[in-house]
Amino acid sequence: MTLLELAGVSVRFGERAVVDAVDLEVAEHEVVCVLGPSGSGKSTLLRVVAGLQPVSAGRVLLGGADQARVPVHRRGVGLMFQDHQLFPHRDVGGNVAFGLRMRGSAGRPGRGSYEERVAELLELVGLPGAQGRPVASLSGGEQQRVALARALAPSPRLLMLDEPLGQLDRGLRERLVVELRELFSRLGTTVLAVTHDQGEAFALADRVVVMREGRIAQAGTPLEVWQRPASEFVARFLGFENVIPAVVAGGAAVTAWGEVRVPAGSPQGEQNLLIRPAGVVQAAAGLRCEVLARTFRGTHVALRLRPEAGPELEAECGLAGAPTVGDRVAVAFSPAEVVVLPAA
Ligand SMILES: Nc1ncnc2c1ncn2[C@@H]1O[C@H](COP(=O)(O)OP(=O)(O)OP(=O)(O)O)[C@@H](O)[C@H]1O
Repeated sequence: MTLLELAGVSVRFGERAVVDAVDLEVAEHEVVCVLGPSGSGKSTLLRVVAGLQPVSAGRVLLGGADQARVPVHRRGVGLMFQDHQLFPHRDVGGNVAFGLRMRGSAGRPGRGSYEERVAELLELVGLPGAQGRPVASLSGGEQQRVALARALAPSPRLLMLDEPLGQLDRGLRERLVVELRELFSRLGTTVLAVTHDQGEAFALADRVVVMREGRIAQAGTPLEVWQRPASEFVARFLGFENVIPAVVAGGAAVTAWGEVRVPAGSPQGEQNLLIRPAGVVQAAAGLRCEVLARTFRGTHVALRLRPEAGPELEAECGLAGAPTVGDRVAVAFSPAEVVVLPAA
């Protein structure tokens, strides 16, 4: 069932549409991550759903009900921002209990059940027994967990996260993202998150929505978006650099890198071609390249190649037999890793 529906939502500041006719649905229990470069309108979209930002056009529906006249505190949505905004003068328990009080007057529990619920929430986020700790004594990751417990406290029907792990170092982010995913699936939480970090979005989301200048550039499962970026913009945003103009005819494309076989059914004519790095493979014969750089990535080696013709190429290969900087190699392209991107 659809929990959240945005229909033709626009937000204009002066002449400029920062959110431009966005349609988006989030199903109950679904985790959706909005992804996009800085300034693409992600936070504004969240603020619209929360009721913190009026729309210039369009409708926001929660559980089928138009939210136009529903104030922030009656929408039943939880918000967690990147600078987690904990109250420094309250202890951990006080911060989480604040989230409970935010539930509004209806069904307000007595003091005893507050304490029980706070304990339960801290257990949930992996900080059991931390009620009495001063906020200032917590690490960044711990503060993030407290902010999450506070946001979850009123059992919001929709939890919204704005760059939830933005401030933390990479290792901690990767761990927390796995924990969040497990927690949300266990609780059945419906989540709308925004991030500019594609790794985070792909790890967390059932569905990702890529934004560009206030519009949705692509929406789909992480796998769909990864395998079939809908445009050069999305491909480059995902970090793919082997994008080149091409003329596609039948099962092959003519490019500056030579002729490249493309998957059956690819669009024909003048297009852009994406070749994922895994599809640039060493071969006995093919495009001759010099190895410019070689980076060890744990599971594989990333190579930057200068071909005899065309722009530089990114390639990936196994650890065994990886060439070194200055080596000359020949590469061929595997069609399974080639995507014809619709020309802009
Ligand atoms: N109240 C405002 N008045 C005028 N312009 C605004 C206002 N709020 C946001 N903007 C502009 O709208 C654009 C989108 O902002 P928004 O914060 O939604 O982007 P974002 O994708 O979340 O970016 P970031 O990843 O940097 O947070 C930006 O160019 C911003 O400067």
